[in-house]
Amino acid sequence: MTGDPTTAGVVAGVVRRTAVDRWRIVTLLPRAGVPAVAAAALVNLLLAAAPVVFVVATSRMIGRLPQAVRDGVESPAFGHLVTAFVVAAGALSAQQLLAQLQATTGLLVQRRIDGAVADELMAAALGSTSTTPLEDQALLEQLTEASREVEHGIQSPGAAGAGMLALLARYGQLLGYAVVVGAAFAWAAGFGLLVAVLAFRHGQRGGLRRYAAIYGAIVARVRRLTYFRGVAMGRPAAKEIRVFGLLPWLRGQYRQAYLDWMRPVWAQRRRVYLRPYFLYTAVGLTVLVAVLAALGLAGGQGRVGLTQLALVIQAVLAGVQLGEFYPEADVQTQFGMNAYRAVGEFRAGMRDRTSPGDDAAGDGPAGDDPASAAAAEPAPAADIRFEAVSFRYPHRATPVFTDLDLTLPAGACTAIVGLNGAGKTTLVKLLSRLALPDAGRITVGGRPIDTLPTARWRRELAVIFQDYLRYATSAADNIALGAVRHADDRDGIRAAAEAAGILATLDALPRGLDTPLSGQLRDGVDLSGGQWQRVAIARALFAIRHGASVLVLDEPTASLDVRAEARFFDEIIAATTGVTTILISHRFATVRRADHIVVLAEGRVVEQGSHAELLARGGRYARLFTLQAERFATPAADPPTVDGAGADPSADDPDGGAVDVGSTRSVR
Ligand SMILES: Nc1ncnc2c1ncn2[C@@H]1O[C@H](COP(=O)(O)OP(=O)(O)OP(=O)(O)O)[C@@H](O)[C@H]1O
Repeated sequence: MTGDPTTAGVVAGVVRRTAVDRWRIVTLLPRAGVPAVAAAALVNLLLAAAPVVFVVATSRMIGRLPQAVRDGVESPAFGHLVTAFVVAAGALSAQQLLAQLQATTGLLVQRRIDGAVADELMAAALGSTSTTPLEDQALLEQLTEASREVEHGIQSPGAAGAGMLALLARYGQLLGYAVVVGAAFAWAAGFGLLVAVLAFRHGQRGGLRRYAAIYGAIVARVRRLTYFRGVAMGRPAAKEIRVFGLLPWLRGQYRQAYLDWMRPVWAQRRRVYLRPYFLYTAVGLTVLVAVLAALGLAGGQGRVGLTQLALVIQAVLAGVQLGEFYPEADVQTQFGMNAYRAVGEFRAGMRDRTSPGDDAAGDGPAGDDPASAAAAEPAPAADIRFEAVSFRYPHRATPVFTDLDLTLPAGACTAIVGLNGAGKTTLVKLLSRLALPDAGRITVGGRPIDTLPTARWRRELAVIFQDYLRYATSAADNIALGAVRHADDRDGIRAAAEAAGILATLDALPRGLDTPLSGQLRDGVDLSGGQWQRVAIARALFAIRHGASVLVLDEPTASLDVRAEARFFDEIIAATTGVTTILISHRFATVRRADHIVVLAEGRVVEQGSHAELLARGGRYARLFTLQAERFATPAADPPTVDGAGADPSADDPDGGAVDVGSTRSVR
């Protein structure tokens, strides 16, 4: 059982917490470079001294004034008065100049720190080989918190660093005033001033600290808010919002998200800000009144002269103003520090969730040096095997795969078929090491892929996911990103575009292949869904041209027109002879021409074989095929037969004759 903490214990706790927080920011400063930090620190120290010098000089002016007036302009007293005036004016001007320098050097420090932290964050986010850690909610929240502040640079770790240096000016001034009061009047009074101002400050800063703690606890709600704002104002949803009349709904959702976010803060505002503020203000005021009363008493008894009186009153009044909120430092140090803490937690979280075999650098145990890479070279066109592979997504109760055994024959085209959610895309993630098996292994030519350097293995893969990226850059870049190290292979880019059937379209754009593919960019144009799909396919073909030996296409014909779908095999797959190809599709006109077809269900392979074999078996594949074929068949058409003749899923295809039903012909 713990008793009430003693006052000393509470103070020690507060001091410790503050010191830890401040230290964390101090450790960030070297990232801005020693000269920049030293310059900023010097500017802030001078800024601390200038107002104190001003107070001392003006007090001397006041003290010398009566005698200077008495002795006249030629007197030494008048000379002292002028000297004090010049010093005061100099200090005032220096203060103005230093304030500008403080902002400039602070910005330099801030930008450099934020740049370094952004690098750190990006390295952590992209550092894991698999993407599964990023599917963890808690980790995503930390990433949101950290990246938001680093991106916007207002309450960023860099701003915290600059704010910390700015505190040198503020607390330097306070110390200066306390010393002035101590030296000119009484050390107890100087100490009293220090304590009173620090009590005010603690009230202010403590409130902000508590506010930040509440804010941190509800950061997930900010994501929801940002999401609705993005949907309402972004381009992708603009069509649906208008067509479905979603504006009132969106406004309601946004308002609700805003209230959900702010209500806990409002509810705590009084407790967080007001009460402690009054308490510390009362303490501060008591001490101040005591100091001023003692000064008045001493003045009344003639124990202090005019200069001293002016000095102490000015120092106390200027010192008291330092008990305020510091706009150049407080929010920055508090929230910037929280953002940096989130960066640290995110990095640690990524480390924890990265399994030992998950070589973060992407180069695996063997590294990326030519010798070890050569030793690790997978046999070209080797069979790929999934051996008793089990996998479950984090926070999902049921596994996607349990003891999955599957062979993807070398140099052949294997189609993967299954209902929605059967695990087709997950299979590709496992193959690409974006997700790591919980049990079992995946081998290429008998060698487990996790013993190969990941980056090396991925160079063997040309994968176009269902949700492939549409890069807002030139058409040529969109293709070249399949093998970025060969981005200058202009002929290769054109050949890939040609094979994907998109070259003529791209050549016809205002700047040909150099046209930016985005309606949001100057001189840019957007493409249709099917044209984008062909560009993505061209990207995969470009990767194949530059050495990838495994082609993976997830729903490559989903956006293609009937004619293009029918020609898909002849035009695209034919261009990849000898490449191990994995084709995921719900469209049987595409699937049935594959050399080998695998049906996934309940986390395993339930059927496999050629189109004709599977139809002959009359199982799940045959039922799915028939179901789709019936939708295309005219009433007069025959139902599909065992040998595949009869109803054809692409029977209404103007080029339907190009599809040889039931054929397991080689496309190469
Ligand atoms: N990131 C994820 N986190 C948690 N569960 C996921 C994630 N991605 C997929 N799943 C789940 O894993 C299962 C397999 O999904 P997957 O996307 O591999 O299916 P699919 O066969 O490709 O489906 P579709 O035909 O609809 O594209 C589904 O139950 C899905 O809900």
